[in-house]
Amino acid sequence: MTTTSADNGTSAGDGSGRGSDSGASSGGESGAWSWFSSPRKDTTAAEREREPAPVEIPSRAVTPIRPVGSGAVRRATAEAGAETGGDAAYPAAQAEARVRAEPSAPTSEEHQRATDEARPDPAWTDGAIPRGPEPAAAAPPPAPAPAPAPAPAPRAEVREPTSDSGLIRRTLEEVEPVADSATAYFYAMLFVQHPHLRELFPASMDTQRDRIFRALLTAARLADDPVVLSEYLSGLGRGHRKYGTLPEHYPAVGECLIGALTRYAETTWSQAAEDAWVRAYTMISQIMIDAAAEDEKRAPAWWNAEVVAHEARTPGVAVVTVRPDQPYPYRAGQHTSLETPWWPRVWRHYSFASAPRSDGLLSFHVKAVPAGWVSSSLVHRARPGDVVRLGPPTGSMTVDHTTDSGLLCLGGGTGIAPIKALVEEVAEHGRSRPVEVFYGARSDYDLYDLDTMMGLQSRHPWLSVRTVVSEGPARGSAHSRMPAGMEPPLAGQLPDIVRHYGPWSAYDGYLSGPPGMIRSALDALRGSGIPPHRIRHDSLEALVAAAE
Ligand SMILES: NC(=O)C1=CN([C@@H]2O[C@H](COP(=O)(O)OP(=O)(O)OC[C@H]3O[C@@H](n4cnc5c(N)ncnc54)[C@H](O)[C@@H]3O)[C@@H](O)[C@H]2O)C=CC1
Repeated sequence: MTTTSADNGTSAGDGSGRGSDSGASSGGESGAWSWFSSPRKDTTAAEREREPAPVEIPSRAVTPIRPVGSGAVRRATAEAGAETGGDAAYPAAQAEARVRAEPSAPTSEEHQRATDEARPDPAWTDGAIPRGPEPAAAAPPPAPAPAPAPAPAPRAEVREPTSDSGLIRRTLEEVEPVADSATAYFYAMLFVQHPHLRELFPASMDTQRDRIFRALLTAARLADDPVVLSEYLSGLGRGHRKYGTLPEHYPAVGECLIGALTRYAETTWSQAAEDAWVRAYTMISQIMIDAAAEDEKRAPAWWNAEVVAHEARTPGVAVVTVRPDQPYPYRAGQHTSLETPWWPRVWRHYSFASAPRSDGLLSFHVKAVPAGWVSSSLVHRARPGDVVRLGPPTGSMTVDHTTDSGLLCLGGGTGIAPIKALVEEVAEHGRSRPVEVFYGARSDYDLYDLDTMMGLQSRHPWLSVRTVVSEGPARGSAHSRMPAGMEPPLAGQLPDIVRHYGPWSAYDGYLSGPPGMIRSALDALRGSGIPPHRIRHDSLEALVAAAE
């Protein structure tokens, strides 16, 4: 999830993360895979030059997917359906509505009914996707109105891209405006056709729903950078271990994904697009499966960790300290995903609030946000003795010890947690480099970690900590945290204040806090002389998701 600003917030990391050209049809044989590259042999030299360099992917057999959306499969199934006299209309919209209404796994009776309903429609033999009302005979019990499929747009006379990456991007562009409906359709198909997979997902799919599309967009955006894409997918594969994802789950997901794309990328879908997606998905699966298998050799899928301390710093912010049941190696500046016993299969990201400690304890700063189930539970419900689960550490907002540059660190609100960890790591490393911390909050009462930061400043002459409040000081009031005699906080938004203290060209930037702060601080730091590749922060996409 962590990135430098150079890659626009789409990073290698957990959700962070994540054969040959004919791998899809060959079942994932080993060879040099090209990222989204076309298998066609008739590309021109210029086209070949534009293709991304092939990446060596370790070989491991992957079951090829059988795309239910493919014309060929639809035809074959329809013919079989006609032979057996099956009604076979696919009421995806109703299935989707039922999944929305009943988030838990269907009973076996429901499964049977849903599977019956999910048979492809013989009408698809002509390639047309049914849009009108479903036949009454196939209709399930009344359900909320389904999301309508997009009205068929007139087919534009645009030349079809020849590369796989071009075909894939074109599909995603068409689907993006209707991504909600497409992903709802995707999950409906997945749970109706493979009900056993339902238990891998949280009971409420609200925040889960758009993740797959976001991951696809990220992969498509990174398609021209094979190394970063490979890191991203490997991280995704490792991160999926904690969900219980197995290699045999991938073909089911691929089939339903292509089924959803077939329906919602109606204008741009073609045999070539489908072939490109099958190749890309097979390759994505291969990398994720291989990364998970590699990871299995050296790390558990998750760590159990017992809460050993819970300290309320404000009514909405707590410092939670846990003891993992096995050694948990990580670096200051990284983050992990955490699942509480109260919201099974709902994982949220938290940064480590200290550098690795000799006693093996980990701490997190957690702010309860409205509708933030995990955060609210951790702040208001968790107590010593409770056991949470941790995913693997991830992120690259770590200190670069190969340079003597100073560190300019901005921590907004609970974003101060990883900044404190970075300061501790610099201190432990023993080589003094100037570290300038700007710690921002709404009022000085919200500077809940002020004592710790001031303690660090008093011990380390190379460290300077300035406080900034954006909504006015509480100094002098009963809520003030500022000790008598201490400089009052600077007033304003964190990035504006930092800009004012520049130039910062001799520093590397480390940004942690709300997504809006990071965006605006990126501008401020670039304007103050720090090139983008020397500014580190966690993925904006992941931070936006975490704030939801
Ligand atoms: N690794 C990371 O980047 C981490 C990020 N976070 C995120 O930090 C956030 C903390 O939330 P709160 O404590 O409520 O912080 P907050 O909303 O109170 O903001 C703290 C300070 O950041 C600055 N800020 C906020 N929005 C800004 C904007 N749009 N433009 C310029 N400056 C802005 C202001 O100076 C403000 O006082 C959460 O969204 C959390 O997910 C938390 C921990 C680690």
